[in-house]
Amino acid sequence: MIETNVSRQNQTFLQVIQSYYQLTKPRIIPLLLITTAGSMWIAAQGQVDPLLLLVTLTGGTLAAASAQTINCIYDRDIDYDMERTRHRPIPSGKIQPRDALIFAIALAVMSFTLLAVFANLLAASLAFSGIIFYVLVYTHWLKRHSTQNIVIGGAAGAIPALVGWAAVTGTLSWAAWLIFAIVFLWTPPHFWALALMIRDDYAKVGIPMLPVVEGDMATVKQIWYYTLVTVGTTILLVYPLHASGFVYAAIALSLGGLFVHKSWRLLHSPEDRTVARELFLYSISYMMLLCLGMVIDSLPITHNLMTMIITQLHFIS
Ligand code: HEM
Ligand SMILES: CC(C)=CCC/C(C)=C/CC/C(C)=C/COP(=O)(O)OP(=O)(O)O
Repeated sequence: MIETNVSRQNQTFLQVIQSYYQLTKPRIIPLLLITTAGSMWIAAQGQVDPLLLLVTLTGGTLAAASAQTINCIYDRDIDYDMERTRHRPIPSGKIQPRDALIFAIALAVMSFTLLAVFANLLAASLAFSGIIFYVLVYTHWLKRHSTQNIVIGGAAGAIPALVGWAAVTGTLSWAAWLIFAIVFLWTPPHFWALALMIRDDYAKVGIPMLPVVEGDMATVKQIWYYTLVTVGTTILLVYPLHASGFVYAAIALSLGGLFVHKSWRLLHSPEDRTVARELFLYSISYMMLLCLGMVIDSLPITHNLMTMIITQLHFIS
């Protein structure tokens, strides 16, 4: 029994609210929403209905919060044993697992209803499948059993991009799957860079993260390969798919160049935790700015501006 009734009884109403908020691992959600938004803007060719945006981001937030809450219930034993996660609401005794489960179910129901009613059934089903995949495939099946846990399980984190596209178009096109692939391929460099830093915590509780089982060198090699493939994949959105244009290409190549550079540095100093930390932090800025690039490129004003510049250049030559 890891919960202490004492800490539950002493909480004020505000502290209880704060504990439920912490249960949803709120710091990760904005980036999930940014990938959803990037996808929505491309799908809507730069003209997203503000109400649909609000509904989709709210539905996505509720789904991600539900998934993270169930993860917190399932992982309460290992969370208690790891320094980094010991203060989460369940292992620290602030919330009972049963109450957390009711909360998670309520969030999932609200997410599905909101998306099904105000977006469409495909978007609602995709968000729901994200919860199921993250809980069953990542948390239950892979996390404690395979070094490939975050590669396959990482697909859950790429589903919000599909939700965004589906909310706008009601279908999934090649471009939607490509944005999914970008987030999917980005996840290993993102997470393994962090896992290099917190390897000992995972080793302590027997979680077979790649650096724990195969060591630093094997991990940085994998990070290097995934970084190269991620950056290469971002360009497919421009060619052959023609879903994004020149502005996005310039942003993706510049950001990608820095991603490759940081990953290269880690490849040559696998034990340097500062370099690993830099890559982890950059991976977050990278995804954020890449999605911003998708949005900027899709805007009608950008199209008009680019057409004007090309016409001028044509005229001069
Ligand atoms: C299976 C895939 C993933 C795993 C295992 C993973 C794991 C982690 C972990 C352990 C942290 C540290 C959080 C903490 O200290 O509590 C973290 C941070 C973060 N992750 Fe991931 N992540 C994954 C995928 C994603 C995805 C898909 C996104 C968004 C697109 C994302 C966005 C972030 C952000 C923004 C942070 C920084 C949060 C902060 O400011 O502390 N992660 N991730
Ligand atoms: C559409 C939808 C519902 C998508 C949800 C996807 C989702 C919740 C992705 C988050 C991925 C993530 C941050 C995992 C943390 O791993 P962990 O929990 O193993 O990390 P820990 O070691 O901090 O517990």
